[in-house]
Amino acid sequence: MRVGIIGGTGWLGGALGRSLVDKKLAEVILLNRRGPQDYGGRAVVWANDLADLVAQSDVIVVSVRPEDWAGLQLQAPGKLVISFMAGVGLSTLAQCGGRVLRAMPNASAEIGASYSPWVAGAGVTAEDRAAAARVLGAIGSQEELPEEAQLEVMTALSGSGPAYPALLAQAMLAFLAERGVAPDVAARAVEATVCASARLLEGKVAEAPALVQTFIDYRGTTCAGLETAEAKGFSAAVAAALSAATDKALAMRQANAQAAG
Ligand SMILES: NC(=O)C1=CN([C@@H]2O[C@H](COP(=O)(O)OP(=O)(O)OC[C@H]3O[C@@H](n4cnc5c(N)ncnc54)[C@H](OP(=O)(O)O)[C@@H]3O)[C@@H](O)[C@H]2O)C=CC1
Ligand SMILES: O=C(O)[C@@H]1CCC=N1
Repeated sequence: MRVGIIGGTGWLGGALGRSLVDKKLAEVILLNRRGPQDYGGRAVVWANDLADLVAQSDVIVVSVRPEDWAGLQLQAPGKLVISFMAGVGLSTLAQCGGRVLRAMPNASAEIGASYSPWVAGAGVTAEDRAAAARVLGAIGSQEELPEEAQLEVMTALSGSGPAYPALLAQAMLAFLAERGVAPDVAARAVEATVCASARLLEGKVAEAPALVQTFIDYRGTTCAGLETAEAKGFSAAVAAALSAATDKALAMRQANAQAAG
C-alpha cells in the first residue's frame, strides 16, 4: 500500500508517517510546504507537489490544519482520502472527488496509543474500510462510528488526547508548589497520580463511577476531596468543556460547508 500524507511533517502526520514506515505497513509519500525535512533517516518519498502525491498514492491522508484545507484544492478522483482535520465535514471533503473518510486521532499517536474513531462517506467500500483500519492501526486503535455527528463529540473528547490529563497535572503541580513541595518531588508525585494511577482503570473504565463511589463510601480523606471537587463543579466543568469543544467542531463543520458552497 502506498500512503500519501499531506502534512506529513506535522504533529499528527509526522507520527503517522514514522509509524507506517517503522512498522513496515506502507510506502510513504510526503508533502508539506517547507519541503523535505529530516525524517530520522527513514526511507520516504517526497512528492514534488499535490498532483504528484495523488498520482503516487493509493490512500491519501489529509493532515493539514482545517484553515489550510480550502487553499489546498485537492483533486483525488478514484482515491481513498482519509482526513484528520477537525471541523471539515464529509460533504465538504467529497468535493475532492475521492471516496472520503474522516478520522479523529489524537496526539498519543506519537507513542502508538491514539484512539482514532472514524466515519465513512458515500461510496467507501469494504476494501477502503480495511485500508483505513490498517493505516489508523499504525498509530493505535480505531473503530468506525455510525454517524458523523459523533465524530464532532469525539473531536472534543478523545481528539484532545493528553490535554485534559495535562490540565489536571498542571492544577496538581500548582497546588504542590504552593505547599512548598520541591519541583522534582512534585513531578514524581503528580506523574504517579495522573499517569500511573490511571492504569488501574485500563480495560475497565466503565467501572470508574463504582471506583469513585468506593472512595466516597470509605469516608476518609479522598472522600473529602472528591465531595469538595463536585461541590466546586468538577463534573460540570468537564461537561461544559467538552460541550464547548463539540460546539466549536460543529460550527467549524457548518462554516466550512458554507464556504465550500
Ligand atoms: N494535533 C492534534 O493533537 C490533533 C490534530 N488533529 C487534526 O489534524 C490536522 C493536523 O494537525 P497537526 O498535525 O496538529 O498540524 P501541524 O500544524 O503540526 O501540521 C500541519 C502540516 O500541514 C502541512 N501543510 C499545511 N499547509 C499545507 C499545504 N498547503 N500543502 C502541504 N502541506 C501543508 C504543514 O507543513 P509545513 O510545516 O511545511 O507548513 C505541516 O506538515 C489538523 O487538521 C487538526 O485539526 C486532530 C486531532 C488531534
Ligand atoms: O485542538 C484542536 O483543534 C485539535 C483538533 C482536534 C483535537 N485537537
